[in-house]
Amino acid sequence: MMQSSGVRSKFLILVTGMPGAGKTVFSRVASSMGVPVLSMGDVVRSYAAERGLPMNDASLGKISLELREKFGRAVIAERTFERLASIDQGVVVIEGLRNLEELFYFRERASEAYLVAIHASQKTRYERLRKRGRKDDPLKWEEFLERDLRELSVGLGSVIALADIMLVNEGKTEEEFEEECREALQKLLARAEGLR
Ligand SMILES: Nc1ncnc2c1ncn2[C@@H]1O[C@H](COP(=O)(O)OP(=O)(O)OP(=O)(O)O)[C@@H](O)[C@H]1O
Repeated sequence: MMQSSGVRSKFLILVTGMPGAGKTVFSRVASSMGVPVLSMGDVVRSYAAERGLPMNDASLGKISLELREKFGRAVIAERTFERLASIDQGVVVIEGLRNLEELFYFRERASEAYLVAIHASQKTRYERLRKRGRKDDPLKWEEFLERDLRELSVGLGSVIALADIMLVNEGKTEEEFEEECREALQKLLARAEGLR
């Protein structure tokens, strides 16, 4: 695997998609292939934890909005980027981009950046999140719609529109989707290898 200590020489695989689309599945596959993963959601979660703030969906959403208003729209990308310094590998997955400023932030600082968008229909995503039942997952359809609209209003749709690679996670089992993630990652790793 490509090794590199400088944060500016990283080959970044950026992952975006609406809530419940399958970003975590993609990240899990990347981890299993030895590719380190940084989650932008974790940056928000650890910010909330440090301040003893509640970790539910509404609270985390509010915290991200406040952080962006206070420190600029790329703030979560900046804080994620700081964490890159502790990673030796040259190829890193960064999961959870939400707006164009974050995309441009990473693109300007990486030697190479590929944006992967994961798509699934609204109904499918809702059913999956209900089954997942994470602490910050919406249980009611109205809550889910509200979260979708909030994500779109901060600019998520624009990031998805600029994806280099689109993976559709619909009408297939999780195992089938995992296989597609693996294939996409293998191609990206081969590209990174070729650039060395
Ligand atoms: N093809 C699939 N078939 C069945 N279940 C799936 C499939 N893909 C993902 N899931 C399940 O759907 C749920 C949502 O997927 P995942 O956690 O990857 O979404 P996400 O994009 O990371 O969501 P969020 O932005 O809310 O973190 C998970 O419980 C996952 O196991």
